[in-house]
Amino acid sequence: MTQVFKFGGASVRDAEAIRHLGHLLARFPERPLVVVVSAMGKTTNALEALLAAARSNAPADYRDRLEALRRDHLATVEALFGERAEPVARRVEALINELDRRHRAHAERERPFHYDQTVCFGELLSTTIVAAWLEDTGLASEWCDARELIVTDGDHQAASVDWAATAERVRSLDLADGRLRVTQGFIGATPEGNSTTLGREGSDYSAAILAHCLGAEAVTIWKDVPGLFNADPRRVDNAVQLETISYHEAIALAWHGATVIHPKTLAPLQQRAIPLTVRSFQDLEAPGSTIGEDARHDGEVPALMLCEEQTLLEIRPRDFAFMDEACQHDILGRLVAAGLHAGLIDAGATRLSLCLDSHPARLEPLVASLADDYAVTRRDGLTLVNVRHGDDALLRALGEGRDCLAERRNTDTAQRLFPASQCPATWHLPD
Ligand SMILES: Nc1ncnc2c1ncn2[C@@H]1O[C@H](COP(=O)(O)OP(=O)(O)O)[C@@H](O)[C@H]1O
Ligand SMILES: N[C@@H](CC(=O)OP(=O)(O)O)C(=O)O
Repeated sequence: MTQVFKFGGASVRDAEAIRHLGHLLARFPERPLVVVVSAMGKTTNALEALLAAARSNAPADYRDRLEALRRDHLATVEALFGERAEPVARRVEALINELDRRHRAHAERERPFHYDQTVCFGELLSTTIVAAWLEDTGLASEWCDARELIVTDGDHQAASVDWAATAERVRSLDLADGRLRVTQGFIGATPEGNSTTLGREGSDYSAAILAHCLGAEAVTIWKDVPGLFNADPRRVDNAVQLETISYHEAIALAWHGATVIHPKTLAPLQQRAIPLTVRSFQDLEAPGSTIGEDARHDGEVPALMLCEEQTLLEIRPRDFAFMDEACQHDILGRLVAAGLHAGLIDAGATRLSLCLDSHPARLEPLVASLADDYAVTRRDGLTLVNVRHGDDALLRALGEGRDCLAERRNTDTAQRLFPASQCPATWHLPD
């Protein structure tokens, strides 16, 4: 039965990483296998900066950034293929030239559309190089354009999948020839053929979409950590790996800020009972963490999720009216229209508090719109701490010596908002 593997930017960041990817895949001879790949390293950020240069009318900056993208990708091709580089280098050159052409063609369009026509090239470039490298190493591979598989609406930068149309396209893939398929994460296209993106870090979700439509046996997401932990192991010095957890628990962890998995990834897998394993691409012997139907180990240890660079908005009706449902509906409607997610929402009699990512391009218009009709106070530079399955003692210990600016708690999740200046660089989960 079909397997889907997903490799993120870190696992294809340079020639050495791509070579390692080839060795890894050579250990998995079973077919069918669909391999979903993100853009190399931080290419998506570089493409966002390219777009910003173009849209702020900085042609020299734009040109420098385009040439840096060309140089970096060609250097990878050169390092991988050496004397055999020419045909792949030509394809990379063609993609960079196409990126330049497309960008110019769409420069007058609204930003989200322009964004998607530009930023999709990160994944097109990485998969072109990876597919060619795998073929070169003797692994029969075929490059597939995800824009011909994943059909979405035209909500650019946050496109929604048309599941029926996508399933039909994916079903038409003939995977029986024993060739591995390499395709892009993060991107899709409208029925008219315009490129779309699924939201930043959306390649995990792409793997889940394809697995769902293929009725795959399993999905493996290869990461730079051994698995899913009860806290980010880079930020919490005593984080422990969760070997088995349920879809439901993993969805909650991802929703509350476990950035190791894109939050949308799990629902399409849960619907088809397809297990997801998070494994280390560095340590191939490590068993990883499996997310599936087995809920026996959920909540055995408390989990801590940190959301940084947060802003707290406290919104009050100017006439001291109640923060009733109509008011909340109005405010949350504006939040949705701004494309923002509130990690914490708390209503009082005459106040609604929202804790949001401090994403200036989206936050500023929202604050301006709210300030037209409400009294708004704002505080930046905050850290939201989300705890699952924590008891009173743990919550008290986590809050010690810090001002709690907002909080919420239900049966399994507690949230506390602290000034980032009072938070440590490395956290420790109290015993
Ligand atoms: N609960 C968690 N368990 C494991 N890793 C986590 C967790 N929360 C955050 N992370 C972070 O997620 C990172 C891997 O995700 P990401 O960088 O998005 O991978 P990729 O770009 O390869 O998809 C790890 O390096 C780790 O710092
Ligand atoms: N390249 C896209 C999509 C993605 O998911 O990347 P990664 O798998 O490296 O997080 C991004 O950076 O947003």
